[in-house]
Amino acid sequence: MTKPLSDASSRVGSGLRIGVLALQGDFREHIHAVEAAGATGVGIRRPAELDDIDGLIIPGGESTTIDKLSRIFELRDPLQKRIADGLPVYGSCAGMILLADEIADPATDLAGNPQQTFGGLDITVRRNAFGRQRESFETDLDFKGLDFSAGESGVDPVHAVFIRGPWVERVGPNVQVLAQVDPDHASHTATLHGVARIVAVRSGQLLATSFHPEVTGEKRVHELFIRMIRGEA
Ligand SMILES: NC(=O)CC[C@H](N)C(=O)O
Repeated sequence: MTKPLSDASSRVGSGLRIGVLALQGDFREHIHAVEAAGATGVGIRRPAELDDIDGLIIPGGESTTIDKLSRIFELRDPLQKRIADGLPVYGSCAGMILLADEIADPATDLAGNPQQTFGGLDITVRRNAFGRQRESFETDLDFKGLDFSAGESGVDPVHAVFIRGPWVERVGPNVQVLAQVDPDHASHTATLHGVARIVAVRSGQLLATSFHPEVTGEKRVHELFIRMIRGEA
């Protein structure tokens, strides 16, 4: 007899320690989401805490602030080294921006220096691309790579919440597009001008979404990340 899906998915993370960068932003929600998938969620604030984790999540928040704090907490260099060494990392929203190799419209500090990212993902992102806070929106997305969650009618769409999220304007040759906002179906079409926009990507062990699965109770994006860590996706 096959086990119900919910049983299988609730254990998928068991035995794994997943760090969540806990400098600013909605890291608590991500810790909750990884624990819901059966993994241990660990807030990361010190360089040494990066040593014994199986994967890392960079949460939503404010990418300029997380960048600044990562320097103050001396996390930036060890984090970049771990990413380069192949640590699986999932970035949502500000986390996507921080994983991107390039920002189309970086913020600048008072001295005119553009904000920096950790990098690793061969993409160009545009910040706040869908508009301001009051233009935050929700939509359903077809999301590739979630076949493990298929029921009789296939894979259910992912209900995605966008809060001043970025979109991806360029993907490198090794980057797989997992989801796009479709101008024909999105409830929010004003900023799309008829063009589908990329909002979820994967490259090797790096995963990024423009939206926030951790705030809707959507577990499958975290489960996909856990399967990537396990080498099962
Ligand atoms: N919800 C979010 O993470 C917003 C990201 C934010 N606009 C930034 O540029 O960092």
